[in-house]
Amino acid sequence: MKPAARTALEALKVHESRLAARHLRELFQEDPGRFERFSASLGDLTLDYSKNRITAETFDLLIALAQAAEVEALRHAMFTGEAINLTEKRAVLHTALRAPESASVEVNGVDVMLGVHDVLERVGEFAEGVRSGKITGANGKAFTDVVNIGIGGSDLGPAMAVAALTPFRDGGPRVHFVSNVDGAHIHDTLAELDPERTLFLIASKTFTTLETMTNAASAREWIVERLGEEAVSAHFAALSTNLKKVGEFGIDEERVFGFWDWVGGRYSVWSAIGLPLAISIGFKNFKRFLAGARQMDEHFRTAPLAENLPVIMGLIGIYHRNVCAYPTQAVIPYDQRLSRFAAHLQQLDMESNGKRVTRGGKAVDYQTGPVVWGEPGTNGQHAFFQLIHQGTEVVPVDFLIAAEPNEAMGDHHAKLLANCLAQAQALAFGRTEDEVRAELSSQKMAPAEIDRLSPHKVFPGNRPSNTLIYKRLDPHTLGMLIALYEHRVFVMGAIWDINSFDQWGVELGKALASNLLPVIRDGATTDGLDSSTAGLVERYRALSR
Ligand SMILES: O=P(O)(O)OC[C@H]1O[C@H](O)[C@H](O)[C@@H](O)[C@@H]1O
Repeated sequence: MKPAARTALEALKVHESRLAARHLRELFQEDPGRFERFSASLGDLTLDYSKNRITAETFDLLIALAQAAEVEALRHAMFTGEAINLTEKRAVLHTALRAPESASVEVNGVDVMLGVHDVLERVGEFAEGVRSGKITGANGKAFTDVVNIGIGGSDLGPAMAVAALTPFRDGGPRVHFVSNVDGAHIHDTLAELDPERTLFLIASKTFTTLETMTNAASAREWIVERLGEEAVSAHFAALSTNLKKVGEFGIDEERVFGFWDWVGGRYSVWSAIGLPLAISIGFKNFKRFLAGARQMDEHFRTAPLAENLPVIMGLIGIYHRNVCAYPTQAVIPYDQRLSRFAAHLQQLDMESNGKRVTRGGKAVDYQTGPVVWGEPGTNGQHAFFQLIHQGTEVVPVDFLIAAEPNEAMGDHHAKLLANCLAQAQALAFGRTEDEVRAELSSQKMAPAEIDRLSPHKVFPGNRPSNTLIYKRLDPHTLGMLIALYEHRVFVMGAIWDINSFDQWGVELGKALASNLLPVIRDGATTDGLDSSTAGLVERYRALSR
C-alpha cells in the first residue's frame, strides 16, 4: 500500500475506534437526512449505503484514502491501455469491448477498436443466423439447442447473464452450459439433446484448459458418432484468443470468434465469450447489455469520487475489510434470475483480489480480498440469515432488488421487496432486550419464561448493508450491475496496491493434477508421493477394482 494510503487508513482506524460505541439506530435518529446523504444514483440504479456504520467524517476519510492511494491515476492507466497487469505485461481493456464506435483506444500504438467492432459485428451476424435458422446443422435443420463448453470466465459470466435475462429470450434456441470435467455434466446435458439440432460453442481464452478440452473432445465424439466426421464444421464454433489451437481442433475459420490478451477471463463476457448470451437474447439486446456497462464505465471514469458508485462501494468494502476486519462479503440478490450472480462475483472478486503480494512483489501486511458468497433472497433467509443476524461474525451484505418484476404475478413482487427491505432493517436496527421483553410480556408470558427466552430473541443490529435498487432486470441494467462490481473490485485492488488482473494462484493445482493423472488413470507408481496422497490413491484403487 502506498505510504500516504497507509496513513489515511490509520486515520480511519482511529476514527472507527471512536465510532465503535455508536449504533446505527442513533446515527439514523440524529440525522433524518441520512438516506439523502448516503445514497447515489446513476440512471435507474440507486445505491443506498446509509445502513453502513459511517458518518460524514468517515466518508471524508474514505475519499481521502482513495486520493492517497491514487485510484484515479490507475483508473486512467487502465482506460488508456497501459500495461497495468504487470506480471503478464498486459493492458486491461474490458472497457474497450463496450466503448462507443467513435472511441479510439491504443495498445502499443495500435487502435484496438477496429478489431473490437469487427468481432462484435461477426458475433451479431452469427447469433442472428443461428436464431433465425439461417445457420443450420449439417442436415439443414435449425438449431434448437446451443451448448457452451467453457469454465471459469468462459462460463460464469455468460451462464449468469443468460439466466438473468431469460425473459428476453423470445424464441431463440435454448442455451446450456457445460463446465465441469466431471463427465456427469456433459453426459446429463447431452442426454436431452438432438445432435442434428445442437450447436457447440467451445469457449476458452487459452484453448488449453483441461476441462474444456476434455468436454470439447467428448462433444466432438458425440457428433461424429451420430452424424459423421463431416458434420463437425457445421456443429462447432470457437470463442478464443488462441487461433492456432482452434485450427488444430478443426474448427473452420469463419466459425472462430477471437478476442485479445488484454481481456481477462473473468472480464470477458463482453467479448466473443458473450456469444451464447447474444444467441439467447438476440444481438440488439446484447448491445443494450454492452451499453449498460458503457454507462457505468463513463460514470466511473468521470464522476467525482464522492458521487461515484463503484468508488463508494469499493471504499466501503475497504472499510469493512481493513478497518472493521470483516472476513466475508455476502451478495444477496432479491432476484431469482440473478441466482448465479454471486458465483460470477466469486470469480470476479476472489480471483482478482485474492492476492498476498503487492504489485511490486512484496508480501502485504494487511488483509486483501474478502470471501465473497451469496444466494438469492428470500431463500437465504431460510438458510443462513440466522448467522448473519445473530452469529458472532459480522457479514456485510449487498442487497439487490428490482422495483418492477419482468412479469406480473399477483403480489409476489411486493412480498419480495418487503422482505428485502425488512432484512436490511433488521440487520441495521436489530431488536433490543427491552423490546423483546415488552413484546413477550404483551403476550402474557410468565416473567421466568421471559428471562429464559429473551437473550435468544435479541438482535444486536448495527450490522452493515448496501441496497442496490433498479427499475427492472433488463440487459442494460445487468450490464450496469456487472460493470459496477468490476470497478468496485478495481478500486479495492488499487488501494491494496495488488495486481487484480493476474491469477497465479490457480496454476499449482493444475500442474499437480497433470502429474497425478498418470498415477490415477494409467496406474503409474505412487512412489515419491506424500503419504496422504499415496494412501488416497491406494484407497481409490481398492474401491474402484
Ligand atoms: O478461458 P480459459 O482459457 O479456458 O480459462 C478458463 C479459466 O481458467 C483459468 O484457470 C483461470 O483461473 C480463469 O481465470 C479462467 O477464466
